[in-house]
Amino acid sequence: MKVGIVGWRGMVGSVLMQRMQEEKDFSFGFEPVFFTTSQAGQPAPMNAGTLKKADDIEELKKLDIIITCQGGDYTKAVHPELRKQGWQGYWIDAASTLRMEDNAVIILDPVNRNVIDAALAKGQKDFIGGNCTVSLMLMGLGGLFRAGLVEWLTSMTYQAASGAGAPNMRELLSQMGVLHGVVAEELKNPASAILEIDRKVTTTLRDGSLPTKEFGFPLAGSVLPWIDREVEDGQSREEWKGYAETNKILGTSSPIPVDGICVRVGAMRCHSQALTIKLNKDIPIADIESLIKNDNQWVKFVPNTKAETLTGLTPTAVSGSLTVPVGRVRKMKMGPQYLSAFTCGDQLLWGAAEPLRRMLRILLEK
Ligand SMILES: NC(=O)C1=CN([C@@H]2O[C@H](COP(=O)(O)OP(=O)(O)OC[C@H]3O[C@@H](n4cnc5c(N)ncnc54)[C@H](OP(=O)(O)O)[C@@H]3O)[C@@H](O)[C@H]2O)C=CC1
Ligand SMILES: N[C@@H](CC(=O)OP(=O)(O)O)C(=O)O
Repeated sequence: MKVGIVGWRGMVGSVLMQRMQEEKDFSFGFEPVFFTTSQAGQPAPMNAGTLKKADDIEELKKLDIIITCQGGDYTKAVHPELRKQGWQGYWIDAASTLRMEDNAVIILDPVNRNVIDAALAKGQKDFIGGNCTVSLMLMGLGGLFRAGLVEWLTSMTYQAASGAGAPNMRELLSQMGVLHGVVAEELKNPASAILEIDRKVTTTLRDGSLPTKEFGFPLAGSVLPWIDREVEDGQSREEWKGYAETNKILGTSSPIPVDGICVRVGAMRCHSQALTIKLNKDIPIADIESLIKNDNQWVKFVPNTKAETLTGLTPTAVSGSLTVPVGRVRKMKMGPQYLSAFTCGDQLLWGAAEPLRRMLRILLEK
């Protein structure tokens, strides 16, 4: 079995490589072949010879499986050409390009292994990682969906800089640095006037002195309530994915309404979401808790206390781990069928790399 790995040195690709090494995926009896768009001929990782050109269709055609984190432009350029030339291998991809194609499956196996297995049995070959916000929401709340209890759901997100890419993470930190710099002297003096500090910070946020090449606007000291491009009905594309991808992942025959507002905040690599869920019946909170906590081995139920919430249900607590905590679970004042919840997850792990490496394992174990 030959497996081509494309995009392995990018941010998502590096997390994928790290996870594959941790889980000893490379000892699974396949030959890895590494590709690049810019460094062909240089040594490949894992002592796997040299890097091959990522647009070399003849080389790609020799592979049984291609796993790519190279991005949507690469997918658009290479995938149709490979298929046109009759390539029958499996394509595993982090980019959104193919997600909604009829013959593509959105992969999140702890939630939709049944959908994946049915697709494999039908001979489908394109397996695409889901949007990070959607995947993280379903890893946390999958138990309620699978029990058929969700009538509708709204999600208000707090999305990390990493979702926009590595340069954006750097820009966020640079912005923080500039803001600190303009008031560093005042901060040393506990007696300095807070309104003067605030005035200087606000002036700096507005006067164009922050680096904004990546985000276009200040994110440090602010929030950006629009992610990705505009689609129809006043939705952003990130918000559109909530409904489209959730229903495709679950394979619902009657779509569940999912909508909300997606917001970029100054977190590094964890997306958080505040959820309002309309249940289709009134069931006891203890049953709800048990459905959430017993859904998969990564979900962690956080009791609804201030101490446990602030200790365990934050990007600070979750970053770099596969655990998906869910907390703030309670019935809302609107009535017994209205549930609140808050969840948080590492956007580069379950939100990007982990479903891909698990799909590779499913194929290798087949
Ligand atoms: N960022 C995210 O959170 C998510 C991203 N995705 C998808 O994954 C794709 C890749 O995203 P991401 O990993 O953030 O993209 P990156 O920009 O980090 O990496 C993409 C490619 O850029 C090239 N590159 C150029 N300079 C460098 C450098 N200095 N260090 C590392 N790589 C470099 C590499 O290709 P080469 O070796 O060929 O030069 C690399 O594979 C996205 O386009 C998106 O489709 C999906 C879900 C979440
Ligand atoms: N759009 C997401 C990241 C991402 O890459 O999503 P998608 O895989 O759906 O393009 C964010 O900005 O947080």
